[in-house]
Amino acid sequence: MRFNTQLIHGGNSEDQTTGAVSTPIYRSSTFHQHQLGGQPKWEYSRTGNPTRSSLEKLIAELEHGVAGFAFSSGSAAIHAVFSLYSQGDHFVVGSDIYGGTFRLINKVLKRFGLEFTVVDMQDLAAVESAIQDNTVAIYFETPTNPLLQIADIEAIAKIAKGHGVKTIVDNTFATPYNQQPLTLGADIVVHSATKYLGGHSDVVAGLAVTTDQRIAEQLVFLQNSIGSTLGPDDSWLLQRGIKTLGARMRIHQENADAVIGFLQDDPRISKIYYPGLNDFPGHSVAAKQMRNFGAMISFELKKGLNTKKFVESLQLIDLAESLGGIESLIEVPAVMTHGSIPREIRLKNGIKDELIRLSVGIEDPEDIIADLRQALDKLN
Ligand SMILES: Cc1ncc(COP(=O)(O)O)c(C=O)c1O
Ligand SMILES: N[C@@H](CCSC[C@H](N)C(=O)O)C(=O)O
Repeated sequence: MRFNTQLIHGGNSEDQTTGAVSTPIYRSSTFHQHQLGGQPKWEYSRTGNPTRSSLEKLIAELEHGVAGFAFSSGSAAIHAVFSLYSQGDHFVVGSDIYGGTFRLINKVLKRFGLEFTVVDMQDLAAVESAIQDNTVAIYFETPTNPLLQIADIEAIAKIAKGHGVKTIVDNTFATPYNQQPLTLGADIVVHSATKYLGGHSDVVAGLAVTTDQRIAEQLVFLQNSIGSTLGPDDSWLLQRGIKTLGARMRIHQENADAVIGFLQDDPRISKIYYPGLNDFPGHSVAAKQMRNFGAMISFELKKGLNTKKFVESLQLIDLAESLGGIESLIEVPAVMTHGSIPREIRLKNGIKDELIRLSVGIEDPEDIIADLRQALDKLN
């Protein structure tokens, strides 16, 4: 099956009992067991639920892994993956990451004895030299949130393999439509499925997929033991959202291309962060490893223009955290999504106070652009 067909027909898309073409929502916490001490396929919904299982099978297929796991949020998925490791284990981690992942690493995982070295993932020599005797994995996003930096997945996975360490990629911004890290050598992929996979800003969910059978077995155990699993209703909603991922991504892309054209031509925009731009540092790597460049754009206004007034003047585009939904969303990372990163670290990593991040939705592009233009006009 090709990718877009798989989106629709993957997982257990047809119910074997009734023939229902949409996976039923098995809203049951427990399942009848026919004999004492047998090995029932379904026993308790934290351990396994048929609706969740359909979604997990689907994401494993889409990302080309051996098994998929659904969690109650992207952060829960990331936490479960780090729970594969133990006190004293060391990670090389990308310098530009989602603020909540920074918080998880610094305020939670470090307390449990995991160790981290932060590295600019665009610098392959720096990645390799950060690997220590106790390094177990390299963790990064590409494109990154919010600077859209690009890491060369294949090259990093090769370095990692050479040192016997695992590669873990947060594929939230790209989605498997644009990029499939496991086919480039990564061992584990994580997603905030809250974003493009769900696609409608109506579900909070996380996914993890691995190519490694041993890690898969450990994740089965950890998912059940930690218990941050995705419920059947949200599993259904997410699988429903995934069915239209290809269609949505095509429109997101068309709109992003139009918005980029507008931003490039407007003298009030001083800098654009977008991997599709020829002069963007990660452009050639992105062109090599991604189908297309996606619909996340960050930018800065010309010095002296008021960022707060601009984002508050928008009428169609929502000032809101999150991304990847059908509606365009805008935010200021320093204040919103990356507010949990101390200012000096944030600035060192390149996230200026005035950086604006736009998630281009699938509205008519003329309306998105008209809204941006009228808000910019209010600044003069
Ligand atoms: C790149 C990235 N990874 C992980 C997360 C965490 O996902 P969630 O909000 O679903 O917990 C987010 C956003 O929250 C994100 O942007
Ligand atoms: N206030 C939340 C931040 C949610 S950010 C959601 C998403 N990852 C994004 O980048 O927009 C928190 O503190 O966790």
